Amino acid sequence: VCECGSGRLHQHQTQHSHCQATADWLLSNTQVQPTVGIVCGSGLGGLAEMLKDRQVIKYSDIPNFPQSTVHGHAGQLVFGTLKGKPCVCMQGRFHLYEGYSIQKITLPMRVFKLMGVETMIMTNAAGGLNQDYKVGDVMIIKDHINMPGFAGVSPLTGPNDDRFGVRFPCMSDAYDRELRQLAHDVAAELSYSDFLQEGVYCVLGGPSFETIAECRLLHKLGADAVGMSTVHEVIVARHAGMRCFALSLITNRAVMDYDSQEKANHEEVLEAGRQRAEQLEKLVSTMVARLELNNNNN
Ligand SMILES: O=P(O)(O)O[C@H]1O[C@H](CO)[C@@H](O)[C@H]1O
Ligand SMILES: Nc1nc2[nH]cnc2c(=O)[nH]1
Repeated sequence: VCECGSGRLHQHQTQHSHCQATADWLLSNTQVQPTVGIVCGSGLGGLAEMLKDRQVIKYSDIPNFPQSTVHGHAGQLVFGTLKGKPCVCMQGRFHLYEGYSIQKITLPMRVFKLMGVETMIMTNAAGGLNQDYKVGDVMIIKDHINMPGFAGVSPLTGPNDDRFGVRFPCMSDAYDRELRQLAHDVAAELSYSDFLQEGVYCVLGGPSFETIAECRLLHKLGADAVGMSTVHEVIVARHAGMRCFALSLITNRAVMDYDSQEKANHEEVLEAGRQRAEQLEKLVSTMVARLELNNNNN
């Protein structure tokens, strides 16, 4: 129950004192002080298995943390080092459609910030709207369309806490240019360029997949991929001054044609993740190995 005195559970639960309490609890329960945070998308939790000297903490044991409810999201934090860099990995993220408030699903970003994380790397599974994209392509997110934001649904709604960031944060530089260039360079070295794309990710509330008319609309609006996550995390992470880099694995092609027999489904999403997991993990871990810490991008 919230300390605001209303006797209810609500957004104040993500205020500074709660985030600080969770960060302090985590720091006292792990040997790792992470500077890099990673969020694993649907079926992409294997990234967390790459960490060395792993220490796993279940979400159910963490004060103030929500629980994972989606198949393909294990529901635990994994601490350890990746290529020598201290990391925390969310093996399981939270989505609006799970019924949590938008503030609650983004609480881990603020907790990570308070633990000392400077760089966030998010991954997700997404439907390809761009007609040049194939299943298995990996899209560097260069920008987003926050569809729930158009309707006033933002994780920053409510009183602004200046300790985290400013009232009106800029989003034109949300996806770090240097990290995107690094991804291109690493992908070229690994001979991954033929399945690497760069584009715009659009977030919707879900959990239903899009209708054909919706896919056509989103494509016309300039979106290359569509999903139900990541953007809210990026908004809160950028508000708090963390550098962000995000990748979408194109797990299915959005259905744009009334003659098509294709139907989006979560099993196909998880299967596409299995097919490309190893390369995606290699791409991210090689990038992390080359990360310059010291964030000058606040
Ligand atoms: O964005 P992630 O967590 O990868 O999950 C994606 O996959 C699920 C649909 O299959 C949705 O939750 C969508 O957002
Ligand atoms: N909204 C949405 N999310 C996805 N996640 C994986 N594929 C899709 C998709 O086609 N649409």
